Amino acid sequence: MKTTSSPVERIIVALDFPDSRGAERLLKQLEGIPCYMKVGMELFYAAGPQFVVRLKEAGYNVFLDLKLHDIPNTVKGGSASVTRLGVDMFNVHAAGGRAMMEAAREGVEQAMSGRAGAAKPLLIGVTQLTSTSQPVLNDEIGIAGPIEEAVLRYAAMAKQSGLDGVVASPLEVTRIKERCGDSFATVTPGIRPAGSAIGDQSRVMTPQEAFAQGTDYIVIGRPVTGAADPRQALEQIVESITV
Ligand SMILES: O=c1ccn([C@@H]2O[C@H](COP(=O)(O)O)[C@@H](O)[C@H]2O)c(=O)[nH]1
Repeated sequence: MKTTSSPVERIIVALDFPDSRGAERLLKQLEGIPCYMKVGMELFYAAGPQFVVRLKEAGYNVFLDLKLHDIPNTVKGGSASVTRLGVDMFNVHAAGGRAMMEAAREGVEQAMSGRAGAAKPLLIGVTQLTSTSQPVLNDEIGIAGPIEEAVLRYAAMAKQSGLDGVVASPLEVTRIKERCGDSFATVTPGIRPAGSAIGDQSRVMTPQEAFAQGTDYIVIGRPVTGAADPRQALEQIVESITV
């Protein structure tokens, strides 16, 4: 992906809070840092689309991480609504299949036809969640073979369906770029600075390693939001990156 953004603009901070007050507190602590902001289901279900609008009005790039996954017609409508909100990036589950992802694309195009001059959001497919380990994939979910192969299959399907990129772990970035091309965006959670708790993530890398693999965006939540000094934690991550 040809990105002219500086490293800090390629860091997506996950605003995983139960209400807008927690998110507002973090925004204040990170004031002036031009990172991307991610709104996921926890904050969206509590604070609603207004919070997305609030972030856009404050000048942030916004990734709306709702992982749409439903029948094609419903995902088309959902994608159109999300596009009209003015987000910069949103996602659907690649496991929903080609028809569903193509419908998401149609929803974006439909909404864009009424938004002259607006930038089109990046439409991203979720491959295998970064919390999924090899044994869980094989023994619980019931998908055979190496996790990387499953991720690559989803990525190829997302590309064929007209999506702009995928969510995957940084461990799979090189192979995704080989298979889908450099302009196919990779958005990688599962980011853990050295020494920080892994928690429920399985497939992890440090911020520096993830960018060295060629990822376009890293997503980071608790190592920043749960730090005693979130601003210092984020600044240390930015300093650690030599892209
Ligand atoms: O495969 C995925 C897809 C999305 N996420 C989201 O990213 C952040 C990660 O937060 P951390 O606190 O840094 O673990 C979170 O909002 C997830 O919903 C993901 O982790 N993996």
